[in-house]
Amino acid sequence: MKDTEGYITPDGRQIGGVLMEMKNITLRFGGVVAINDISFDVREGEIRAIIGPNGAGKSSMLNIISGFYTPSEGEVFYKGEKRPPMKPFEVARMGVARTFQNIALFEGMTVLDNVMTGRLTHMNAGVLSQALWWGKARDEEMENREVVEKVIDFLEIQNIRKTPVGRLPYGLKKRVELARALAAEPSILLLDEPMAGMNVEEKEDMSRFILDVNDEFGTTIALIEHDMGVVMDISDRVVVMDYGKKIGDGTPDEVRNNQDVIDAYLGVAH
Ligand SMILES: Nc1ncnc2c1ncn2[C@@H]1O[C@H](COP(=O)(O)OP(=O)(O)OP(=O)(O)O)[C@@H](O)[C@H]1O
Repeated sequence: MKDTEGYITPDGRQIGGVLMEMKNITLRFGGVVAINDISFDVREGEIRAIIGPNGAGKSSMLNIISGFYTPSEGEVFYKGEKRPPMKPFEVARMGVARTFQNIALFEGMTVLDNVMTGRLTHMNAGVLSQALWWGKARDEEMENREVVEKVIDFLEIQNIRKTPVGRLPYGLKKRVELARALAAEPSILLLDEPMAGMNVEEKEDMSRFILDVNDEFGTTIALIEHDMGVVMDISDRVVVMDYGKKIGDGTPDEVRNNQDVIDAYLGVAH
């Protein structure tokens, strides 16, 4: 498949060309090789999962995509251009939003205010322009509110919009975090173990929301997940990592039948 070509998923969705490409990525922490020469791409409109057992290097990979780590070797291409080393907020401004495994919300603030913080990367009117040019700041505020309200409706959290996040159960906090990331209107949404710590019902809800977000907004989604089962149903293509190496890459069916992947999950000795 060429970079500019897409494909049609079994459920009939059109996937586009390459949006993000990781090329020969290696990441070392002193003597530890967390990621060892891994390449893969994420295509426009795709739900792409990175899975692997504990310590496989998934979080490290997500942190490279989000700009938190700079690879020791290799390159990241985004929208066809090589991305220079950047700070996470610069990467966010380029349209990359993320959620965190250990929910990173402001517990004392309401759901609405938390979701509003997702708009920060879109706020351009500084204090001076707010003082001198009312119109621009006001238009911006209106637009931000509009996006936020749409996301809140979409994720069905209207009834808790004034509730402080600290009072919510775990599954709902995760949904608020998803709402905040979505409020940034990202080109690519990174989800860090979105189902971790959830019960079966919460996992089903989260799966449905991930699918709906992709379907409704056409958002490209890359997620990492420890548990192989939960992502297989919702992902278009899956990268499998083990001990820092890529051991599989393909559709859920291809990956499920890959002997190296089966061995890694069963803990066969290396
Ligand atoms: N900041 C760090 N300093 C040193 N070693 C690290 C650091 N972060 C990760 N590692 C090591 O790199 C390897 C990959 O870790 P990483 O957290 O990326 O794996 P993971 O697949 O996300 O694991 P988990 O499912 O347990 O979260 C591990 O051996 C880990 O100990």
